[in-house]
Amino acid sequence: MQTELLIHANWMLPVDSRDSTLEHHSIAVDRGRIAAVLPRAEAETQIQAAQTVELPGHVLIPGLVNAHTHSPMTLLRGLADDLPLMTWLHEHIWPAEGRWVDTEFVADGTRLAALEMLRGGVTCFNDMYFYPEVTARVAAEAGMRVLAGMIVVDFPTRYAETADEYLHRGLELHDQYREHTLVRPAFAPHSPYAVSDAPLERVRTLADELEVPIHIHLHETRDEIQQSLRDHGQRPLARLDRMGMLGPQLVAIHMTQLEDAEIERLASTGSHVVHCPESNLKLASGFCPVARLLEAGVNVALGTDGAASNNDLDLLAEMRTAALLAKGVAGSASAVPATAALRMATLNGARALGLDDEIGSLEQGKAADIVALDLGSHSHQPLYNVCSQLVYTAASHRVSQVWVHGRQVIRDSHPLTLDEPGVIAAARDWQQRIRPAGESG
Ligand SMILES: CSC[C@H]1O[C@@H](n2cnc3c(O)ncnc32)[C@H](O)[C@@H]1O
Ligand SMILES: [Zn+2]
Repeated sequence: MQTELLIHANWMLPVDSRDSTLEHHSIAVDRGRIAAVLPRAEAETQIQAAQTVELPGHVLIPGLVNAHTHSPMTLLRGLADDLPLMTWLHEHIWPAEGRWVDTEFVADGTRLAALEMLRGGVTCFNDMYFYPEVTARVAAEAGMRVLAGMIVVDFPTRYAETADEYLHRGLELHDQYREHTLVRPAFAPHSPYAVSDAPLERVRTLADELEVPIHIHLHETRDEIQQSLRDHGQRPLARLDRMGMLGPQLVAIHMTQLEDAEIERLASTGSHVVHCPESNLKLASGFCPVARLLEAGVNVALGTDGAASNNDLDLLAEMRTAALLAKGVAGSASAVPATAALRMATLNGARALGLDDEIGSLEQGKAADIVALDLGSHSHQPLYNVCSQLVYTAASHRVSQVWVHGRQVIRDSHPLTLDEPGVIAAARDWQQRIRPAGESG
């Protein structure tokens, strides 16, 4: 077989049905797709490749899927820390966004986010922010896969005035990207507390028609539940259920407040949950009952949330936090083992975003979104269990090579599609504008 690329590595975690760890295997890549996964000895006799990459001491994993973020918010990283959600949003973040967010902010912030995510092995992200057409363009230029959120909120911003205008702009984005390899549109109404019934119902109808996911913050805090009971006489999930929004298209972000019947309802409708443990911890929002959700059969993916509440976009670190936190929350050391955490950060993310036929595992026919991490250093010795090393020990600076749809975007830990010094300079420039040096927070 002739292929464009052949990658040899010591280990591979393909995220298959058996949670296998493959030793001395190779991946053949052709026209953006995985042409074969096979033992190295067979690859050497069967594959003629235009390019061969040798990765001794490395593990290959599927590209990580950040299933919830606000990529341009990298430019607000550290602007307001150690606050609860509503104080953080109302007194700091929304005023800053009102003043600074424009197309240039979104372009520079998305570039900074793409750099951080690619360097950390994230190849696909699900985004919710103003000017999603800019995020889509910049992500595609960086060679990243993105679900660009067609956002809706009740309040006017520079981006759009009314719910109709938000939807109109979103639908233009949908038309622009309907055939793109790397960009997919998704609806992204902010939350049940920031979007009223009529636009939510419109989103539900359009999402059915266009067959795209609905990505929404949901049950993030106890206050959100109390406010919904006061304003609507229902918990937010029940309100969405009344509007027919539960189902395989629903991607519910956070879900820290859940009753048993709600877990059952999420499972029976095939709704997805995205767990953002570090953001939930930092804002003291609550604990998502991940082990109970998984046990009930709910698909649970992982997200970082934005860099203003996390304060990074490091999905490897998020995997570790998710695995550790789940044990504390469930009171069981066997809750969310390393294999489950890796699955949440890859295949479960792909499934939540409707991309599991395309990405999320290293299998023949899927897109070649592949990440290599170097496990040769002192901190990875001795190496009894590769998945354990990846989840409990590895840090993002161990990511050495990244391919997205067969295109190499990180080589020997250096970005190939982004001008790193330029991206950093732009971020420093924004800092000077937003809070000049010498001014305190
Ligand atoms: C409509 S664009 C997205 C909007 O969401 C805000 N945001 C960022 N993180 C969170 C969070 O954890 N909960 C609720 N809202 C969040 C962001 O600042 C944008 O305004
Ligand atoms: Zn969020």
